[in-house]
Amino acid sequence: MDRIRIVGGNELNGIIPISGAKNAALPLMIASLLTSDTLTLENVPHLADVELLMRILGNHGVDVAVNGRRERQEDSYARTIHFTCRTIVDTTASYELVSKMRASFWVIGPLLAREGHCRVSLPGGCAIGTRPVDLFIDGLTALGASMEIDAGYINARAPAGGLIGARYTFPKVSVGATHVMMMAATLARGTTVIGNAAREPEVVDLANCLNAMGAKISGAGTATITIEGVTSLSGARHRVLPDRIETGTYAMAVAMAGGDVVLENTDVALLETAVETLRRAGAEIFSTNNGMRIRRNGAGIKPVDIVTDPFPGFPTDLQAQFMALMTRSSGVSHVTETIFENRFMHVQELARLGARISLSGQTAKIEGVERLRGAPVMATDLRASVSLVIAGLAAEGETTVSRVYHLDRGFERLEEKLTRCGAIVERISE
Ligand SMILES: CC(=O)N[C@H]1[C@@H](OP(=O)(O)OP(=O)(O)OC[C@H]2O[C@@H](n3ccc(=O)[nH]c3=O)[C@H](O)[C@@H]2O)O[C@H](CO)[C@@H](O)[C@@H]1O
Ligand SMILES: C=C(OP(=O)(O)O)C(=O)O
Repeated sequence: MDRIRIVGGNELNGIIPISGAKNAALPLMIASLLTSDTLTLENVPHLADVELLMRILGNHGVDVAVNGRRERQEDSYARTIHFTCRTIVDTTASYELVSKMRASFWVIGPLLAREGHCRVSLPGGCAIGTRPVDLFIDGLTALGASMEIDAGYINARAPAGGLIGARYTFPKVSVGATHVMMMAATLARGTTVIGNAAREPEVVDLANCLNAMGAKISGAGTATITIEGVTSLSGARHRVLPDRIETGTYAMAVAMAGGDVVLENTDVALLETAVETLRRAGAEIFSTNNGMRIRRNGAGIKPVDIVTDPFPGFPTDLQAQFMALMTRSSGVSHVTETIFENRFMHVQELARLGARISLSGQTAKIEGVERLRGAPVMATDLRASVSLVIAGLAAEGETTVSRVYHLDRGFERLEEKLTRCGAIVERISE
């Protein structure tokens, strides 16, 4: 199993190209199930989750063709991929596959809308919380579907003439359930109005792509999304938006290690709350033509309290990274996680490096320390794993992060991107 070895102490200086967003690419790929034409996605990141979803979609009948040509070879492996689902050959999404990646459960929306029925395994357990699917069930039920749980699977069936547009307000904000409702409603009869919808940029990206495919969606990016159903969707060409979580992660790495880095192919507007928080912590951040520049020279890291929240709040997917940064702050900070009930697995690993963190319910209290010392640590989930890399960059000596497969789900060529900016980070394959 691969490990990442980091020798801390170097500043980061240079340019880091930001990849396409994993959390946009996944629902966009799933949208290809809604049409028999080709959906072409540009700027698709090369990640374990993307590769797995390609296999899963292949089982449903999606033909996947990857362009051999790389865009801007030196900087990015962004790929252009064509997805064509002439016919859906299997409406079952098996436990073996869905349990490996939660987002693959989202095929339930397009399969139900296009075929009128499907059988989809309940998603697997995940280290960050229980992550139920009640909102998906209630939302699709509101569109007229019957949803039955049977032997670990959901059997979903649309009414005879297909799904029917409806008004439905989510009792809680869910990114995944918003994606699924939006996709399902594109092919429903009549108009659907989703209340308390997720406002994440990835929801807007999916809506833009669906509209390019002929859907009639308005309001994405606000809490109320309106979808007028159409009888069919066509193909389209769409560029996956930049990964705001990867952007924020490298910004935090620079804030932690010091230095001056330009993050290319991204947009400050995608992560304003996180940028504002980093500024309060002492980082200087400027918007550039095609991304942002971040630097921290000399001055220390100031303690800042954060509370995670749905967009536009501070993203839960940057919580672990921010906590890593706060371990070196000049005072006491608090990190409150409101989205997932078990997203503090990195705390005990950060403690191995000398961090002083205590937990009380959903709040972590971090007492900044003068120095961290390298140690062997274990990645427990995707964002927790990169928080350990960030801590390792500022720790004295050597840190090795095991279970790197978590990291490979969501960070494209992390070692290379950091090494090119002066860090000592290498993958050890055994
Ligand atoms: C692939 C992808 O895009 N993943 C992101 C997506 O996950 P995901 O879409 O799974 O997260 P949700 O927004 O659905 O989850 C938010 C909260 O709602 C709860 N919930 C969700 C559905 C449901 O039916 N019932 C229910 O109670 C969840 O347990 C969680 O407490 O948004 C999360 C919140 O920004 C991010 O951390 C994930 O990186
Ligand atoms: C939690 C995440 O992903 P997923 O929803 O696929 O588990 C994440 O991207 O941080």
